[in-house]
Amino acid sequence: MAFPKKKLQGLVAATITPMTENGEINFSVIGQYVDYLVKEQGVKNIFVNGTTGEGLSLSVSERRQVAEEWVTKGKDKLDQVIIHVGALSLKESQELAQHAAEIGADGIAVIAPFFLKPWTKDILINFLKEVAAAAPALPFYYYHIPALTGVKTVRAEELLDGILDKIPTFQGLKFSDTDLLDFGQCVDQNRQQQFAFLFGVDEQLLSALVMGATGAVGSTYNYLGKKTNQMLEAFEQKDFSLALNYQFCIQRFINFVVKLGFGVSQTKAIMTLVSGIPMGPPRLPLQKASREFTDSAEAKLKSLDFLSFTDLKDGNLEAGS
Ligand SMILES: CC(=O)N[C@H](C=O)[C@@H](O)[C@H](O)[C@H](O)CO
Ligand SMILES: CC(=O)C(=O)O
Repeated sequence: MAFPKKKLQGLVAATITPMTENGEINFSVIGQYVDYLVKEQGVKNIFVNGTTGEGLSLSVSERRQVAEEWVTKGKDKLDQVIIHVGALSLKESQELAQHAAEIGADGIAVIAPFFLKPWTKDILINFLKEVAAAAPALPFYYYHIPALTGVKTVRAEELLDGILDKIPTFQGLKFSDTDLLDFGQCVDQNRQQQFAFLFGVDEQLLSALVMGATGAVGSTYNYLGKKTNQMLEAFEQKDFSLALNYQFCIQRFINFVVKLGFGVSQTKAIMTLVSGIPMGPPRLPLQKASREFTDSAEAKLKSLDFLSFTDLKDGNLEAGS
């Protein structure tokens, strides 16, 4: 297959893995979730089994089933479905990569292994290369998230240097860090390539767009996709003060929830509230968001006009209780 394939552009929602109150995966709402992203948020790309999807808390068999369900339900509706296949075990990662290819996913992404860690660029790239080779026809994305993997000694800029020699399917970077020097240099040093540079810190996306981001992957695009798309549109039109207004508006919400304690559990509660689709509780070691959190987040969403009373769907008042 010729590379690059169609370029991943715009917003990519990092999907939540819906669960039942018993802690099983709730496959039954994924079809609805796809429609919600496309119709209500204008988001047509997804990133499955990543941080937000609790991918590393799922069994390999669950990860395969979740990936398959998103690909099936997203068919003819979504532009691209990227599956995160990173794991501590190279074998598991390869199995998931191969599976992603078999089910017709549009790409795979991999984080650095985070228990026994690769300390140098060469070791990390050798690991990534072995995973990528298990799916030789699929675009490969490196998912840089040093705060969560603990692999902080390999800068993304360094990793990308000469990466096509090792990973011919390399097609982009998902950069979840606030180091805009590193991000900018990834863009600057690879201008001749057709790589996708996807930024992963939603509250700072505008700065990353200035630095050359070609798209973004994030948890908030599940429910702030429409607002963020307006920011992208303003940026595209070179109306930077309007774009900044949108970014500040998004920041006000994220800043508010960050102060209350914000993570995947809280994302599940907010998405339940905003979409009306039950996301359920997270899996241990995560703990369900508190009722107080959900009530405060709801009040904030309303005051920012991100949520009107009419948007509230039946039953979602129970979210996070
Ligand atoms: C650590 C983490 O989960 N990062 C997400 C994606 O990379 C982001 O989408 C954040 O949830 C978002 O920027 C809010 O801080
Ligand atoms: C935010 C993101 O990209 C993830 O959940 O993996």
